Amino acid sequence: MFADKDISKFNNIETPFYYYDTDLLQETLQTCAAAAAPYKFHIHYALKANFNAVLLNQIKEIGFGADCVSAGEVRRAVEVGFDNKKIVFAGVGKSDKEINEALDLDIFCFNVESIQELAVLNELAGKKGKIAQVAIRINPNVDAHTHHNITTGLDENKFGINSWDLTECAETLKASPNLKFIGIHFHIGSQITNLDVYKNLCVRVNEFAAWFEDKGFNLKVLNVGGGLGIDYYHPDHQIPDFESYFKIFNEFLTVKPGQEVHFELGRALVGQSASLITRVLYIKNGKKKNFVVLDAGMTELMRPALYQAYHKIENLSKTPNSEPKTSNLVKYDIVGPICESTDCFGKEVEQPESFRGDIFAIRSAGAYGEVMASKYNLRDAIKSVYSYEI
Ligand SMILES: Cc1ncc(COP(=O)(O)O)c(C=O)c1O
Ligand SMILES: N[C@@H](CCCC[NH3+])C(=O)O
Repeated sequence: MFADKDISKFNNIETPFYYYDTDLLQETLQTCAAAAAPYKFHIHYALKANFNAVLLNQIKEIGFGADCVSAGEVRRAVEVGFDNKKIVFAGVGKSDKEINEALDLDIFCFNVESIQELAVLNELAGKKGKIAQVAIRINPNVDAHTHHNITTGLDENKFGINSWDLTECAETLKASPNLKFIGIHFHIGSQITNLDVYKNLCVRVNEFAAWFEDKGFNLKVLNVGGGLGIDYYHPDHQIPDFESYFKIFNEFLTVKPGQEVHFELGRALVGQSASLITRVLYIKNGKKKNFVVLDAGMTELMRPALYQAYHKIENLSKTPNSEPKTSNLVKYDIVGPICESTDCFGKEVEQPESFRGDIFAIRSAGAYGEVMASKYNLRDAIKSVYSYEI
């Protein structure tokens, strides 16, 4: 992404900022769409990964739908121009106000996460004289083999309806005149890199689908969620292996005629297309440690502090296109300015000797980066810069 480009273009821009490579995003979207097309799979982009309107516009144009987790995200999707009939609303804690707003917008489907939510949705839809389409999010108890904080499909997780509650769930559905049950929904976790996990998911989806069909329900939608991971260690490899991913579902999922398979991808679509660009404020050489203090911190990119997540860090002022001040390699703790000891992007990271004013890129920051920024320490809001602007 950067190796072949002149990074002097960043020199006159006030840091920190998110730099979005919209060409790379376009290539990623096209690759994904082409890989899904032979199977007629439907993709809904998970806005939670990044709700930046510029990116959303590109995603809408490619023809994907929107997977939203709040009324704010539903509103954003509508504002950007996603077809309401391609918007799904998930989430374990939808408020009445949010449900009402989504009902008014006649979205495609509510992914419902509890029996009580079914009852509330039935009541609220009834008050409006509407029939709400619903898919049931089932917790399949499948281990996603990812970081425990971003695993969502195990019995101990709060998400979805557990298998032992499905009989009651089916009875509730039959007794809910204002709901139209259209399918089943799963999402077992995020940043999944072991694709075999999805084979296990398919086995469970087939079992649950058969269970509902046995009870006389007709399933139009099998929604298998998202979770496909990206390679944080090699951000230059850039585009995830969508072909292998979709192939697994084609092979292992039982799809009946007339049924649609839906995916909710977030990170895999946008993750590699942004870097957090930041400048070195200070170098502190201690007895035990050397610190690079950047002008971006956990308030701009929270993932390392929250999950000890790895992001590749590059001193762009030392790339082949720039004048090297020195070629010495030094181990640094690369930290931000926030008053928290966890405000650290990487420990003992080997970098060329760095100086005040050097520009750093923290790579693979397009997903769960800008959207998870916080106001802590009353920092200025982070800005976005797009590749087509500079
Ligand atoms: C219900 C649901 N769908 C889709 C996603 C998108 O996940 P990812 O960004 O890992 O593809 C998430 C987040 O993990 C989610 O909770
Ligand atoms: N925020 C997480 C992913 C959570 C996905 C939402 N269910 C991350 O940064 O990796």
